[in-house]
Amino acid sequence: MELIHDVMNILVPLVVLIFLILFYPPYLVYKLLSFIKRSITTEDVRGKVVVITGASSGIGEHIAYEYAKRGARLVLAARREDRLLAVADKALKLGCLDVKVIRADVAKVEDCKRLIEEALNYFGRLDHLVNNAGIERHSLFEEINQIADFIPIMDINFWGSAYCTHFAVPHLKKTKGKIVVIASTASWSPTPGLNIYNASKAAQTSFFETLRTEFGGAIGVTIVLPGVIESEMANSQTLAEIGLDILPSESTGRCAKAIVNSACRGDMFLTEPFWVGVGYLQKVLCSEFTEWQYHKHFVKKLQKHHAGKKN
Ligand SMILES: NC(=O)c1ccc[n+]([C@@H]2O[C@H](COP(=O)([O-])OP(=O)(O)OC[C@H]3O[C@@H](n4cnc5c(N)ncnc54)[C@H](O)[C@@H]3O)[C@@H](O)[C@H]2O)c1
Repeated sequence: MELIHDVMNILVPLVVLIFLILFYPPYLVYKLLSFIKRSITTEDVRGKVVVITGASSGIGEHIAYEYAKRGARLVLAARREDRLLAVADKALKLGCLDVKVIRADVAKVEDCKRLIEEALNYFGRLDHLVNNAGIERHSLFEEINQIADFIPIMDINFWGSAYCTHFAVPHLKKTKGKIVVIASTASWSPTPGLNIYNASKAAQTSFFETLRTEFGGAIGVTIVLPGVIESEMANSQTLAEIGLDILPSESTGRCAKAIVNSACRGDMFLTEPFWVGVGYLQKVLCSEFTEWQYHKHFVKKLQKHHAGKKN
């Protein structure tokens, strides 16, 4: 039984590879034509209402500026109201038609409900929901002292986006709107130390893929899987601590521009070629090699970092 399983594990990817070589070129042509069509018919978001969670810094803040430049009306949500007001100010200068700031903690169902209600009361419609709010903590699982410290990761990253989406869906259906989800390549990269964060992003990705299937086009869903983006979450110190400073990174501004372009085009996914390669190695070609490399590069570094913190 085990032997059959092992043989199948080698045979199935081989058959898939042969299938890809034969049939992927025509599929790529179809993808290219559909990309050109979507680029020509890209959505004009002027005057449209966009709710962005986690808009007080990083990727969310720059997504707000990108929608502002296109003349959208914005609802900016996060916990730090003073920071949101500064973002709102800059957004207005960049061309945003109107902006509402709402203080909300997406880990709380009642805050997510109030966020969507207040956006609707103020603007009367909803066109895009950008689920961006997120947090990250890193520690090897064995070295987590207080598991409670890690619970908010799932509450904010996964449940926060599910709650906001739940309250927004009836209104997005009316406008044939869009949901944009800032997930992560973490959902397919088993980077040591990011255990619960990776799981929260995998949950988010799987959840929104399923919703897209359920909606069948009634609401567009763009799932964004960024690699390493320079922000408060991924500043140089944090990246060095977990060993991610060796990887290619991108600025929040360029990342946000690509995200809004992608959302307006109605893409299903947006990610980076480097990470697609890493994901393909991990999930399809040779998980043994990638997991060995991840272990070799990251685990000792994290153990050293953890020991340093204790001393
Ligand atoms: N920076 C990266 O390398 C990277 C890579 C892949 C995915 N992401 C994802 O991008 C998103 C944005 O992260 P970022 O890099 O801009 O980091 P960031 O820390 O600058 O931004 C996170 C935002 O979420 C907000 N937030 C956190 N907890 C919240 C809560 N409970 N309620 C409401 N708002 C809350 C913060 O206030 C902030 O505005 C996150 O979901 C993150 O997982 C980041």
